[in-house]
Amino acid sequence: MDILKVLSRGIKPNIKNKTQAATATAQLPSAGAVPHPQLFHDVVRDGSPRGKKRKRRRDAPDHDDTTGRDEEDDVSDVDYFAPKKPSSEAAHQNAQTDDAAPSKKRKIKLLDEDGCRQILRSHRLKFTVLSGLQQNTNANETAHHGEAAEQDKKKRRKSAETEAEKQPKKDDQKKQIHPQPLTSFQDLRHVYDVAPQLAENISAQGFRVPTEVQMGSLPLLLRPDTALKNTGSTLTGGTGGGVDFLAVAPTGSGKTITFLIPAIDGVLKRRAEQGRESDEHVLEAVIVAPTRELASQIVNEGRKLAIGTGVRVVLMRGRLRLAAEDVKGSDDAEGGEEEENGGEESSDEEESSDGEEPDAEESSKPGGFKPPARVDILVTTPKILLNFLSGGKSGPRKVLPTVRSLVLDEADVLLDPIFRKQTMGIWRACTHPDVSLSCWSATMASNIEALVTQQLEKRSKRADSAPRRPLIRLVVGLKDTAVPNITHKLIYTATEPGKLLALRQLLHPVSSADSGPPLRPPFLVFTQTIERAQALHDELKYDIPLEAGGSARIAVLHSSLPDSARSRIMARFRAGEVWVLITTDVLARGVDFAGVNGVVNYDVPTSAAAYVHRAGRTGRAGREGGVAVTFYTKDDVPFVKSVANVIAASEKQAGKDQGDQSAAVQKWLLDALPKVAKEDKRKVKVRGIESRRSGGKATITTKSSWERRKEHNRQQAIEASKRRKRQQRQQERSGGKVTGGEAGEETEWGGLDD
Ligand SMILES: Nc1ncnc2c1ncn2[C@@H]1O[C@H](COP(=O)(O)OP(=O)(O)OP(=O)(O)O)[C@@H](O)[C@H]1O
Repeated sequence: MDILKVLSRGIKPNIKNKTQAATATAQLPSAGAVPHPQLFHDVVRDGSPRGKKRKRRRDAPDHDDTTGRDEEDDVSDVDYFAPKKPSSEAAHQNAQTDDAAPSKKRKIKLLDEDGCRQILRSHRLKFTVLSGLQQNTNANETAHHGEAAEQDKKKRRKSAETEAEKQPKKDDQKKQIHPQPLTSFQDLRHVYDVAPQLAENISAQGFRVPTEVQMGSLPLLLRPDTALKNTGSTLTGGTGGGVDFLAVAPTGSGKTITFLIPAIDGVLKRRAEQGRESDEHVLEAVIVAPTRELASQIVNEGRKLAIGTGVRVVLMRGRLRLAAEDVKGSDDAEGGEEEENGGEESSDEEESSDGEEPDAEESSKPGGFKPPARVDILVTTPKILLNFLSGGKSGPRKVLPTVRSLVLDEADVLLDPIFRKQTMGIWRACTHPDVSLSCWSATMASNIEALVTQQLEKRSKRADSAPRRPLIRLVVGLKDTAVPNITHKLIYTATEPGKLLALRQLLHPVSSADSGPPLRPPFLVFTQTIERAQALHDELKYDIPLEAGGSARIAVLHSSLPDSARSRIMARFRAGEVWVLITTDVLARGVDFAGVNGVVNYDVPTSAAAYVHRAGRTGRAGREGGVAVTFYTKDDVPFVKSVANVIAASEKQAGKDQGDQSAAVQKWLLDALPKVAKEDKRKVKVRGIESRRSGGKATITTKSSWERRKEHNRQQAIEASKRRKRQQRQQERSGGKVTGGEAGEETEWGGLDD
């Protein structure tokens, strides 16, 4: 009945050093799992709707989606199961192919619209123009019909709004486009003019086949004119200047390199156009992420892609000085886009700049002058950059006029009230008239899309703004569903102690044989609050036997820890030295641990989106075998339906019926769970389950409530006795006169005067 057996399975005793720990990791089941970059590959018949989805047979070549391509570009024969390890061999091979080619650019025939449509459908990629296309039509009409048309337009707008409410689907269909998909990474160089070194760096990472989000986004972001060439779309503001972009794609589907490649490529292209040397650095892209862990990870990924290009990808730090421009005047002069709900600053996901050590180049030089840091691409959490931009206590407010591209990773949380004020502040500071925006997440509520559209409209109304770019949304798969390639489990325990017991039982190999696939380390355990994470850690840490590494095998990470401790724990977890990492939602988003076998929602996630992101820490890059276990108690029953819905949708997407015995959420359960009122949803999202906040049931323990009550009474009695003794001593010291302590206030205050 203990965690030890599972945690010591297959592990040599007395692992003392890193080398041994690394060996241990290599033996973990996750180490052998291979990525399946493409999650979807349905067969699509020409002209017919996609209809019933069928998983593509891996052994059967699928010619449907290669219409018009060279044979060597046919992705259907590519080895999808190639390991992700940096592959110098792959890079070498590509380099050889490229060198052997007589001319650097091969003549590539672009797909016609039908060909694009088929591939996009087969991979469940759906593009919708959210703004741009529609506005273009209206603008032309106004010009042609003058004042009369203006009145007509008002009428039409009104009826269009009513129409849109009635038939949202039909309207959605109208605005769909089918740009060129990226079927091979080689096309990056040959069709989309990506710099050879960048193309080589992608190849060197062992990425062989683009994931769906890469397939859909990269052409549009790199060369929108080429991507839209055969679609017949004419978009407002032209497409040469680029598009604003919203991408909603499953967790672990490779969104990070999808926004990094265009950012690096943009720097290289502009550097070449302006004839700048590679050691001349201009801040051209800002990538915002909600947590320090995610920001550091993006920097690491960016640096790998930028090797040998001279592009500097830098993490924002407390004392980093950027090449910014000072602004005179108040915020209101900036256009007053402040969000009503903005300004809530406390969040477990939030970052602080405290404790940051500056890089050598960030420190003040003797003599007081501090040159701006050499940065091309800045990766930051919102608050730390906003602190710099607001100029501190006395300095002037600053803007970043050279930034051409703003990327919001986990955009839905960055534009949520928790971070909205900070994110909007950064967006406003990117004052270049042609700055592009791209937003990325696995979940994107429609209010976030509406907010982005509205803000873009406001910006375009400013006198100095360039013609408005189109805003295009890409959705991969079903919107807002968890990874379909993992196993979901929803487990009910009536009480808190029962939950702890269930966690231990789940980890035990014998009981887990009855209840489905065992949960094997390494895994993440999510709790609702920092206190609960800490308490669970205290409860579990001595469960691991010394021979298996003892308490060092289990760690806790949350936002109250200093940055240095957080980095250390992350490094140990990545190295396989820590097997069980207890955490809060601070690690729920974006963080990529390729080998995580499981996720335990010890406390139920507070929203459907939170479930998607937490569960998505396993099964990265389409790896199979991941398990997400969610416990719920009596207190959670009123709120668990949203999570159950996501699980049901994920299972459906994976082809599992709700009537299946093996389904985590069966129909009867879905019907039985109470519907959550909108207001309750909002409350739970912000505050979590009330009874789990500090005090009361915040304590995690296996003791029964009777035992806990007895313990509590005993503690109270001890406290009371100590208090009495203290008072007695004080009385003795002052010769019977009460002067201070608990009673002091009474004598000095003297009661009410009125
Ligand atoms: N084309 C590819 N082939 C194989 N693996 C890939 C490919 N592209 C990215 N990966 C790998 O997939 C993993 C997940 O990528 P990434 O962290 O970018 O996912 P994500 O979509 O940002 O997820 P999340 O929504 O959780 O933030 C990473 O380990 C990355 O190296």
